[in-house]
Amino acid sequence: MRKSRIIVKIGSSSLTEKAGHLSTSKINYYAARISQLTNEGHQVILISSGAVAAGFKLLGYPSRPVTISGKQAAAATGQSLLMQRYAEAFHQQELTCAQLLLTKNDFINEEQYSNASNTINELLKRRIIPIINENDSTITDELTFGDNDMLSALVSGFLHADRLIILTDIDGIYNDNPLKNPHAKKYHQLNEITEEILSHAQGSSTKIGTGGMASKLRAAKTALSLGVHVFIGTGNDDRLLINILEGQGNGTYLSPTSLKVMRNKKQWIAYHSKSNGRIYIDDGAETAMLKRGKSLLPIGITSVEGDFQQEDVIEVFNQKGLMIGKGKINYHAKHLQKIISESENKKTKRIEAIHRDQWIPY
Ligand SMILES: Nc1ncnc2c1ncn2[C@@H]1O[C@H](COP(=O)(O)OP(=O)(O)O)[C@@H](O)[C@H]1O
Ligand SMILES: N[C@@H](CCC(=O)OP(=O)(O)O)C(=O)O
Repeated sequence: MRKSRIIVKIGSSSLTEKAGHLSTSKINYYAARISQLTNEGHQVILISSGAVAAGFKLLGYPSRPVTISGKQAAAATGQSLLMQRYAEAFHQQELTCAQLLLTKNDFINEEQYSNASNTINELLKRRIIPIINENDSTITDELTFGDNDMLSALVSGFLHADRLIILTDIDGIYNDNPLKNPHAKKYHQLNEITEEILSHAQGSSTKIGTGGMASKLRAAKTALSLGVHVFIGTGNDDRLLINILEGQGNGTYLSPTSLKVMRNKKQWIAYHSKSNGRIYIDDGAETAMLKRGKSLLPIGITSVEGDFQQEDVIEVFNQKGLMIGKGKINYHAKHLQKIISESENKKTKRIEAIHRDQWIPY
């Protein structure tokens, strides 16, 4: 079997007992499955939920808390316990694991984003299993991933993973929630996630999971757009992950239409950066950028909006008012205005406002 880089995401529903408490035997089970892949030479990164599940009982809550402060306190208590369980489980397999707690802010800041990917690559080089969770205890409502599905897709993108395996309590994607509709049909293989499929995916049916199939499908769509193969499903036998890699998994396989890898710098612009301004371009510049892969020259810019700085990411609009992409601008707003007003002159004609390597069409 070809050696590959695999992201395994395990949801709370797969790590807990019926009452919602963390299950040590399930942690041991998954650690052993991951070790099998590592021993075969694959690189595995684990995205694990379960902090709230591990912590709420210790805080005296009878069941999983629903308030933000309750969940954040439970996660603060549970995360260290969760890691302790994983460390013991991997130790039994003669492996070491490491913890990374990420937030959306780590993705928005380009340097932190790049550091996260460098750290994980270094761990993998040393045969350590990186275990990632969202840093639940400090995040705000606007900046939370909420569940780990999208986080796992974004990590699979910046690590250029071959495959993302999302393990959950259901054996795949259905055309309706099978827990509510017994006639729902399962998709075994999908090459695209259409609006229709998305409209049939609902939230979680349990009080343990967050987001349900709807959030898994949004995450899968992102991973597919980054050229990553995705599997969503379940299982409890000894060959769980090996079966999934061999195409025998109990779930739905999703294949990307293109395996083209997007460089991390471009991924950052496309998926994480915040825009600080807008520019409008004429039809000629639009054709040059979208059809001929050219950089943007100031002569094609018709107007500038916002007080952006050099190297900020800005949105690019066409004459119809449609956003056609995002890119890093080479000049601050006032300087760019000046260059545009002089763009008929020979010196400024060739200056690039956005380089094609710093540009992402939408
Ligand atoms: N169309 C669908 N196909 C499959 N499952 C669905 C669908 N719509 C909603 N679900 C629900 O999504 C749940 C899995 O998501 P979730 O509870 O968030 O799990 P996890 O904790 O693993 O992230 C399933 O138990 C199922 O009830
Ligand atoms: N970060 C949270 C995960 C939230 C959650 O329940 O996510 P999931 O089970 O993946 O839908 C935790 O560790 O409890």
